[in-house]
Amino acid sequence: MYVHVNAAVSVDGKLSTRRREQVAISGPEDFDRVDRVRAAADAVMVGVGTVLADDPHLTLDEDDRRVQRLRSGRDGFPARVVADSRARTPTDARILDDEATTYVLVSEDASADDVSALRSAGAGIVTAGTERVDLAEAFDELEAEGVERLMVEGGGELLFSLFAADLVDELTLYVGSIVVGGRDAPTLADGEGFLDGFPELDLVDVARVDDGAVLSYEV
Ligand SMILES: NC(=O)c1ccc[n+]([C@@H]2O[C@H](COP(=O)([O-])OP(=O)(O)OC[C@H]3O[C@@H](n4cnc5c(N)ncnc54)[C@H](O)[C@@H]3O)[C@@H](O)[C@H]2O)c1
Ligand SMILES: Nc1nc(=O)c(N)c(NC[C@H](O)[C@H](O)[C@H](O)COP(=O)(O)O)[nH]1
Repeated sequence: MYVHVNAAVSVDGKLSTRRREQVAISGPEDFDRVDRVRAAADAVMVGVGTVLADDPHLTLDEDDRRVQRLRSGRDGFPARVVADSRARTPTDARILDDEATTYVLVSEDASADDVSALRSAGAGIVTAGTERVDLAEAFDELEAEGVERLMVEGGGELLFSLFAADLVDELTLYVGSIVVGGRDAPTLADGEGFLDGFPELDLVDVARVDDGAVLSYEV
């Protein structure tokens, strides 16, 4: 499976504020670029922290892109994926509406009642890992469901785990020209952090977009 991470950070590397409330770091041109990246993917993924903070929909804004996908024999919208070790996704979350297929990745520690509520709300459940989702194992299952190209939007806990497990192939990072600050504000890669063996990326492109820059990396 090919994994493309896309995120937007402030100049100081923050994904949002210390209250973990969504901040529009991207401008209109960058959000349109994000819509294009979504349209090229078989599925779009976030961590449950992002579901709880932002209640994202993860569909496509531009109808032409949906129509184009349908014309080429694909679903109109990419599938949606949530990494959710303990099945905390609210059953009324927007990602569980019936506009696209949704997979919730849970661990064996998730309560059977919560998992069954998610299943009743229409989610496809993938169980992988004991205490937290084993991402490599879960991705193999998604691949078996036809997800060959996965876009991941964040947040910082999930992205750190993906880098730590060496599962990222490409990163596009919009750096917006604002300072958010805050030692507790989420950054691109949170989790435990690396002490050595830092992932090294190849910078392949830099482009000025809105009031910021898009940095494109191969990993
Ligand atoms: N600016 C952006 O591009 C952008 C993108 C996405 C999210 N955000 C922001 O990020 C914040 C949320 O990020 P976050 O870091 O709190 O949460 P997150 O979205 O990274 O979700 C973390 C959760 O994912 C689950 N998970 C399952 N398996 C995991 C694994 N193997 N490793 C790590 N987590 C795993 C866990 O339950 C964990 O609590 C919000 O404030 C949101 O607005 C910003
Ligand atoms: N590219 C990008 N720029 C930003 O400035 C920002 N705040 C996000 N945040 C990503 C996060 O996952 C959001 O929740 C979804 O981008 C919302 O997606 P919807 O419009 O609901 O489909 N992403």
